[in-house]
Amino acid sequence: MKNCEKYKVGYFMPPEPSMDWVTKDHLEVAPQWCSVDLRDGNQALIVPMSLQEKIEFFQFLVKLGFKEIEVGFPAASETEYEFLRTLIEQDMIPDDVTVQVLTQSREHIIAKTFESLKGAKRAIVHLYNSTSLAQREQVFRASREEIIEIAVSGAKLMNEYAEKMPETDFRFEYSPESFTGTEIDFAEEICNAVIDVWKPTPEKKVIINLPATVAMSMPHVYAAQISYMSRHLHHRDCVVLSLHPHNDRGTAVADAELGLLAGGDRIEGTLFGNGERTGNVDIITLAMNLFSHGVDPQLDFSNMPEIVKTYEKYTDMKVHPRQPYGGQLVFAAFSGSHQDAIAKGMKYREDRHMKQWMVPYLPIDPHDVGREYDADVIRINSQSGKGGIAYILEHNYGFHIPMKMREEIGYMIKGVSDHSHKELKPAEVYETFKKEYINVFDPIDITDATFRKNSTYKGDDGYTVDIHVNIAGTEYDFTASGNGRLDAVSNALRQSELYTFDYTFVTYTEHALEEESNSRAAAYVAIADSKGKVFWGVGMHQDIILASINALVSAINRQNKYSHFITD
Ligand SMILES: CC(=O)SCCNC(=O)CCNC(=O)[C@H](O)C(C)(C)COP(=O)(O)OP(=O)(O)OC[C@H]1O[C@@H](n2cnc3c(N)ncnc32)[C@H](O)[C@@H]1OP(=O)(O)O
Ligand SMILES: CC(C)C(=O)C(=O)O
Repeated sequence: MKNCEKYKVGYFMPPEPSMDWVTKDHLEVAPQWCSVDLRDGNQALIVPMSLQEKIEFFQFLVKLGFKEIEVGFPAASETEYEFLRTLIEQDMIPDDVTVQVLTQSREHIIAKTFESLKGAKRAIVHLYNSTSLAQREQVFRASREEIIEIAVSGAKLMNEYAEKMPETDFRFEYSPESFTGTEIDFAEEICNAVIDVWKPTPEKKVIINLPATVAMSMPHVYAAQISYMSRHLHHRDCVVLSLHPHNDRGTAVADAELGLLAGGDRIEGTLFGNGERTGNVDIITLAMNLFSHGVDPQLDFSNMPEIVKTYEKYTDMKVHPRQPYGGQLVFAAFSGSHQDAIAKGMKYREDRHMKQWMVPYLPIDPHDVGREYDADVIRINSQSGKGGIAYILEHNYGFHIPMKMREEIGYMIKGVSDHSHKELKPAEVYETFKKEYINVFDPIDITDATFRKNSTYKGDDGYTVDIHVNIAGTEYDFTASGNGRLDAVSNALRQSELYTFDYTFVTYTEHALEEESNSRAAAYVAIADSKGKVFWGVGMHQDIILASINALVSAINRQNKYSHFITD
């Protein structure tokens, strides 16, 4: 690409970076979560939420289990201010939830921020100022000392304002905004200067939030920066180390996960990663990643379809179909080999009553996030295979398709999808299967069959049958014997002098269908012509005997469909 030379790395690797955290293979506990949907997320919307929408979204976040929620930048607008006042005055903040507000380090903004919190039982006041080399040089045109002075003066003002409001339990947070573009020694110096002003204790910790305001590096670099800060902050036991990744490089989740391994305690993020530019870190993905490792995320994402619906309604954003855990297609398997493995994996698990989840291609059980196997997992198009199609017919309609029949059905169904260039829903799969195989009564239709047990015919299991049959519009009555019921029917049909039936039995199976079904039995018959070509038929009837006759007749009619030995 042209212009590559225009760019160079703009971040700062800590000196002698510690990478000892890479030896940890997973996170063992959930971090403290802080939703910044109503601040960082909202400030990135084309049309920010109205007061009423903010209230409803706040209640939604509470329902999901968030205990810390950044509700806005109260000094920014009337709506933000009024929103916070409404939450406080109408006592809408549950006792176990703390609201957080953001402020610049400017006195009138800090004053307005504290004013907006009057009457709150608890609150986190979040102070930020930019610290990166680029911001210092280009935006603030200030020296390191001057930038530290912005932070420290704001921190001092916060102490003063908080002292005047003893009825509120304040906690303080500081973000060296644009941390990822800040020299690590300077980040250390400015954070420690703020910590020294606030003088935290183990009982009253401060939050030091290290944002990847703009993600600039690979995730291990961010994690090395977090590790460095974690080891160099004053009073580390009195500090909650918070991470606030953005997704500019598509690595916000990786940044957060490695950052937590490297010493982070807390995550600020949003649902589905809504936020400026490419967004913030997606808390749903982070939480569900923990869940998939057997760690309780302490947030409730068990009704994902509802969460998607609510999120889309309030943000006017769309959840991408491939968005981890929440996207419409993230559990869908269209391709044959995936479907086959999933269907076998599900059966393996069911047969063994397995407690632990370990199904190929499905990192978690879709049921755990409110998704359905039938509608969401195995979906049929031209890439599908016999395993998936058999799964649909079994799980939705109760057919245990014989192994040897599956391939033929698979090609037939996917052919329909291929030619129509569309996905086939389970009902369409069933209709296609039914039309081709089940109770095919043209041109042969046996309308009556009465059996007599014929103990003299080739041993005790012989039968004689009287059948009334319609063949290509003409009615016949035939009687014949056989060593089984199907054999007797077959021999009866062969009494027709007009037509030559060229087939032998290959296989027969039957099973009861589900209780709620009107047709209680399904039977599968395969016959082969003298060239060895196999034809399957499926019979359904409340009477298992008649189901088997229907299967035989369907197989013969299908043979005729392809070789035309019966003509009108
Ligand atoms: C990465 C982030 O998301 S940080 C959060 C960003 N979010 C927002 O900005 C949304 C809400 N913000 C606003 O509504 C407005 O910016 C307000 C109300 C806070 C302030 O409004 P205004 O004063 O009119 O405008 P503005 O933000 O452009 O002010 C810029 C001035 O503040 C200074 N400034 C910017 N950030 C800070 C800070 N954190 N601390 C101290 N001063 C700051 C700038 O250097 C600039 O100074 P100058 O006037 O001397 O040049
Ligand atoms: C205010 C800070 C934390 C922020 O939103 C960012 O840096 O992205």
